[in-house]
Amino acid sequence: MQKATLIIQCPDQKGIVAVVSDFLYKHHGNILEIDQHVDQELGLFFMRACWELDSFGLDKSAIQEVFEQEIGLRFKMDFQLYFNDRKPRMAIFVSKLSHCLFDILSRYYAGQFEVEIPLIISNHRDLKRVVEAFRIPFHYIPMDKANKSAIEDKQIALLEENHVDFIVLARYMQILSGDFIKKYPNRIINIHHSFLPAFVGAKPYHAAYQRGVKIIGATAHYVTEELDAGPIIEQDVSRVRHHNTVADLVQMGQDIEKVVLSKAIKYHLEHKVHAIGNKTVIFY
Ligand SMILES: Nc1nc2c(c(=O)[nH]1)N[C@@H](CN(C=O)c1ccc(C(=O)N[C@@H](CCC(=O)O)C(=O)O)cc1)CN2
Repeated sequence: MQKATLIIQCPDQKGIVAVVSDFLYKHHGNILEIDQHVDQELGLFFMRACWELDSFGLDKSAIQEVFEQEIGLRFKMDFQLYFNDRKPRMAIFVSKLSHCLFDILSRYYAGQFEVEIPLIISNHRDLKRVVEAFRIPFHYIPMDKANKSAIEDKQIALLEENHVDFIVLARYMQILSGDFIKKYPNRIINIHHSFLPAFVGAKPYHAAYQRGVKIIGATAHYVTEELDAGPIIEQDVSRVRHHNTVADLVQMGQDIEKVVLSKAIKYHLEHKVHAIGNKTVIFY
């Protein structure tokens, strides 16, 4: 079934839900999903609407302009339209750890993600065979801190050549520059192995063990220049017992990371995540 998804952000006022649903009804659209949220502090309105295209009265190519003229301009809307006949293109960055990569690839192989994976980039060779077993191009680009911008230029060139829409850092252990991130704003998803904002940075499980925590967790967030400080998309936790070792925490944590990251990817793929400043609205 051909579907369209409309994402709206605009100043809040009465009547928006009515005019949008009337627009879809007037043009014979059958609404499949619709959700909205008002951020009262910011006075902002958010909506996600998904409808069947098959019997819709407007041609796909005309919807943007007609909606803009009939509603968008009047309500000062920022809006985006997406159609499910084009799968988003996701690049994955990895280093040495394989658990998140395996989880993503197994879900991809099982058809859980409506996505294309044109390439996987790594600063280590360790996961080359895993990636190539899934018949996905693997690009080994070792990090050279003295030439970080040149390395990132190579990565960006590959991403642009492959028309990548968004990037997943699946335990990629290199800090991205602000210039890199500016090219993919709120389109780089990282899995951090702690329940942020606790234990940012490297080795959070070791820090958690030393702190004697009773809960550990994982956080999927959009990447910003400040490390592990971007808009949170999904989190989960697990209880820690007094007899758990660091190795136990790492194993328990990795199981949480996989589920949290896969949920974040799915929400992003379905256009359910809306970043507002450093927070998110998620239309589950
Ligand atoms: N600009 C950003 N880049 C990255 C983020 C981010 O939030 N903003 N998240 C990290 C992932 N990460 C924790 O989740 C993380 C990765 C790497 C490091 C780190 O200290 N790396 C060292 C090198 C380590 C190595 O070579 O093994 C470094 O870059 O100097 C901390 C946290 C991904 N990137």
